[in-house]
Amino acid sequence: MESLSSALSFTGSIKLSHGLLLFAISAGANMLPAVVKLCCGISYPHLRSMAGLQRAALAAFGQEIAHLQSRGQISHPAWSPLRWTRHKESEKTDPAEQRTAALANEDVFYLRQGEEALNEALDIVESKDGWKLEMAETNGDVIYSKVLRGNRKVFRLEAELDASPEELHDILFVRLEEMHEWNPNIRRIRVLKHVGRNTMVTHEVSAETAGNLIGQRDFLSIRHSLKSESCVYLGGAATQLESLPPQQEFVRAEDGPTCIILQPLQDRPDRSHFIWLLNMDVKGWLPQSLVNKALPRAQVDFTKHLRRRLATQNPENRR
Ligand SMILES: CC(C)CCC[C@@H](C)[C@H]1CC[C@H]2[C@@H]3CC=C4C[C@@H](O)CC[C@]4(C)[C@H]3CC[C@]12C
Repeated sequence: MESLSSALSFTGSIKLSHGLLLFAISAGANMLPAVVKLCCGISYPHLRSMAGLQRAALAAFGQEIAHLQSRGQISHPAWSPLRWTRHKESEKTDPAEQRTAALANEDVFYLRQGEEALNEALDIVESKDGWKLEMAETNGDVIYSKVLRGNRKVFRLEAELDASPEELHDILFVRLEEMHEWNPNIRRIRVLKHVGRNTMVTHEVSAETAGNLIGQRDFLSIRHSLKSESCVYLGGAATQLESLPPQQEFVRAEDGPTCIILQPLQDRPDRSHFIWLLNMDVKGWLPQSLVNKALPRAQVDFTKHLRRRLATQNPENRR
């Protein structure tokens, strides 16, 4: 980590909105408390007006970064005032040091991407208007759809599952690589990169037969999980990784921004309300009507296989 005393010498200009005052401050290390206060003063009103979940997300994000910092995995993120140093990253002469700095920035990039994916997906899921009932299954599962700007149709499945949010988090996030064992629509899933405990870059390959007429796809995604009080949120979106560009053998599709919300039932905390936003660009040249039929079908299938997986885990809960 950079040492603070050498770190803090910056010249910034602050333009006061009500006047034409433009002045420069030159802050030495002894002015650190004042600088921190200044930054907090700027951000505090935003924090106050934030919704509960956003605040939890911010706190979790902060913790994640602190966790990585304490393990020496990252230096200060680009937006941190503690990073305004006299020495630019590029001026570092030691190549090993340069490499560590680049890695650190990459981790922060993925952390933020995961966060953003979840927030964007939650905004879509929680939006009030435009939802249309797409299908209602006899077991109570429902799928709503909505057309977003750009003519993208997204699907929101709601179901009740026989497992706590914690158990589902374990199956859907922690043991993601085992998904092909219980879901025949998935050929394989690999975690290519972990960033802290709650964010990862994953590569997913669907089975040849998964989308019926759609054909096999691969996905490269950022996956992020967040726990707040009793709920668990899983977010994801398409991302890039230098070491895994689109492959010849697959059409690379894009999943997200997408999310899953796992919420315990009020009277039965061992059961969960499951909300899944499917927001997928399957790519390739396919009639939109075909895609819009295959996607809700894929959601129904997924839920069916997930239920079977849960039933093998708790045979006494089978209904
Ligand atoms: C319609 C055709 C092209 C695709 C069919 C397979 C679909 C349904 C598969 C392919 C990749 C899969 C996703 C892979 C990874 C995750 C992350 C996990 O935390 C929740 C489930 C979720 C989000 C899967 C949902 C189902 C999924 C989207």
